[in-house]
Amino acid sequence: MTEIQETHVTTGATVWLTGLPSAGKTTIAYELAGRLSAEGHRVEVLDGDEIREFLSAGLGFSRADRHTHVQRIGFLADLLARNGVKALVPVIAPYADSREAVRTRHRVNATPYLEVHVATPVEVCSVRDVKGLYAKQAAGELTGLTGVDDPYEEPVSPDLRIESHHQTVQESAAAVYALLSERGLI
Ligand SMILES: Nc1ncnc2c1ncn2[C@@H]1O[C@H](COP(=O)(O)OS(=O)(=O)O)[C@@H](OP(=O)(O)O)[C@H]1O
Ligand SMILES: Nc1ncnc2c1ncn2[C@@H]1O[C@H](COP(=O)(O)OP(=O)(O)O)[C@@H](O)[C@H]1O
Repeated sequence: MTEIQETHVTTGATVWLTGLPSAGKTTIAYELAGRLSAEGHRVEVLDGDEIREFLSAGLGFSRADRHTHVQRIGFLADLLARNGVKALVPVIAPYADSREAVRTRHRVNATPYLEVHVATPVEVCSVRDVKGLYAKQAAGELTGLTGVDDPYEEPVSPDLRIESHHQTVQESAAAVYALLSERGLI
């Protein structure tokens, strides 16, 4: 008699965390990743900074380069998510059409996709200024900073909006966790 071995296929999903520099995207992604992997889920964080070192090396912050960068990450996230990984993507993705193209890629492949807007106001982000970019822009050492002198097109209907300025990191990560749970993805 042939034995059929049961394989457990976990549900993958892409969770795209969009928002301004210093909004809290990366912090929330790693907090959530820790919780999910402790529970045995397969998780990858696709950080914009890291992707820019290799896969998007040579790309800058023009509209065209940001679009290319976001599409590459969207391709990679979809690939991972289709194979059972929770792909957490803390990437600014400032343009609505770029984000929509990523959503469409996922829809076509029937890959679960959640858009989370980390909606920290620019006034709060510029005080946090984790990487000193807001100070550099104010000092005239940098131009084209998202949300200051470069566009950020706010998501109109994200799956979740997070007000990180009114929450702890744990509360923000728990809100994304709850969304995954509501959608039957964990
Ligand atoms: N001009 C300008 N505008 C916005 N952000 C800038 C810029 N120059 C450098 N950085 C830093 O680059 C980090 C990665 O950006 P992303 O790849 O997420 O951006 S994008 O989607 O291509 O717009 C981004 O990381 P986060 O701060 O984590 O958002 C910024 O710190
Ligand atoms: N509820 C929250 N969620 C995420 N980050 C928060 C929150 N409250 C305060 N912070 C702080 O805001 C900063 C966000 O930085 P970071 O995650 O690097 O932002 P981004 O990746 O969006 O540029 C961190 O210093 C983090 O500790």
